[in-house]
Amino acid sequence: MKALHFGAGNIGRGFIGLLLSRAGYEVTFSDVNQELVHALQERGRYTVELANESKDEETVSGVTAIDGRDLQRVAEAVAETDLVTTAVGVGVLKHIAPGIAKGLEQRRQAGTVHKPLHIIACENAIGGSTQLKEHVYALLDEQARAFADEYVYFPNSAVDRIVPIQNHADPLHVQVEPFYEWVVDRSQMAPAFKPINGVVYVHDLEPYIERKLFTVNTGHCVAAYIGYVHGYDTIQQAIADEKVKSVVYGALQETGQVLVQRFGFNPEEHEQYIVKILGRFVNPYLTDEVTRVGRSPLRKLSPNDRLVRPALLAYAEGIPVTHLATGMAAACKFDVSDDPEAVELQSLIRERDVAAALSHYTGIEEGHPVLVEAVKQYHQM
Ligand SMILES: NC(=O)c1ccc[n+]([C@@H]2O[C@H](COP(=O)([O-])OP(=O)(O)OC[C@H]3O[C@@H](n4cnc5c(N)ncnc54)[C@H](O)[C@@H]3O)[C@@H](O)[C@H]2O)c1
Ligand SMILES: O=P(O)(O)OC[C@@H](O)[C@@H](O)[C@H](O)[C@H](O)CO
Repeated sequence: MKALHFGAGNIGRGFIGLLLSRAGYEVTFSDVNQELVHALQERGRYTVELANESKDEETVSGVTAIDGRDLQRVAEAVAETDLVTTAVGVGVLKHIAPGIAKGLEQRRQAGTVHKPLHIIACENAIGGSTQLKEHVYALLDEQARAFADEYVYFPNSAVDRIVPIQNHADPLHVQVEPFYEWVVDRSQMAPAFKPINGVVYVHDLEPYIERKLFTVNTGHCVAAYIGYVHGYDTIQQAIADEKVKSVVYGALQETGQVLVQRFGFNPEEHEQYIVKILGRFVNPYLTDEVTRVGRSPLRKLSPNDRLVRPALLAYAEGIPVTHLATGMAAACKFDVSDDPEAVELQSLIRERDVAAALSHYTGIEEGHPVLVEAVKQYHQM
């Protein structure tokens, strides 16, 4: 069985590639980073280290890579594979769609007995695979769409493993936290699909993706933005400060009430889930920079993402949202010059003002109480 994975970055090598390889797939990475591509081609293996006391290490072998800029080569790989996965960033999905679309056309034209193909986006987003499907379908003609309707599946998924920016002499070596969870929507897959070891299959992904995004990622980004405001470099340093931790915990109480109401989670079990997540953030064997965790603030402030969606859901239910609003305010202080989205946000705040900028990116009207609260918090920071 062959798997083509887009994105040989941190989660690609440290999680998806590792699990697929363990499950017996021959993994080919597609990436635009030539250093990674050449190293994978030359060595065909890399090491994954767990962030624990014994620094347990596992070698992933039998892997290779292709140049993601080579459209023809990418299309060939899509045509030949049994499974496609991605971990490129949700904003990059549109850039990998042309190679996938061309590869699906090649599969159709091959005319032999067609095998189902599953394409799973492993990104931090609601409906990541559905978003990728839309980008791909926009590039297909009617015949190719009919083919894809019959033979190509885009199940949504939720992935959870903290993998920080890597700083090793070996560009392929990757350090990861021990915990992982990969949940895939079984109802969007071919009935005969052979399960991948280590993946959890569910028939309704919504509670899983929302619980993950609105707990792990909401807590993480609040820690990053408030931590940044307090001058900390890493999540570990930020959470060690009780002032930061209490805002993070408060935000998770707000999203927690939303999640418990929406999905009927047991409140005590959800509280345990929150405590476990906070424990993962302070793993002493990891160094996770606030600039990584807060990266792409416009994506994180977008209407369907980890701050705005739970805040509006909470507000609609009469749940207080002070801490989530504080997170949004702190996102507006995230002034990181090598993050293009932070630069854009800061420039709109300067050009107009924070209320106008927040309203523009969150989609929340300026007079809305959630936005008013965020702006008030911003001015108090
Ligand atoms: N790192 C984590 O802790 C973590 C955990 C869960 C989910 N995620 C999600 O996984 C995705 C990737 O995150 P990451 O931390 O691994 O980022 P990363 O930057 O380490 O990896 C992304 C990789 O995609 C590659 N890429 C960019 N454009 C490409 C293209 N057109 N074709 C092929 N490859 C391309 C980049 O060169 C890079 O190697 C994001 O959506 C992120 O939200 C990350
Ligand atoms: O990858 P992002 O930018 O969506 O979010 C940053 C981190 O919160 C994220 O990468 C987490 O480490 C990860 O989602 C844990 O599963």
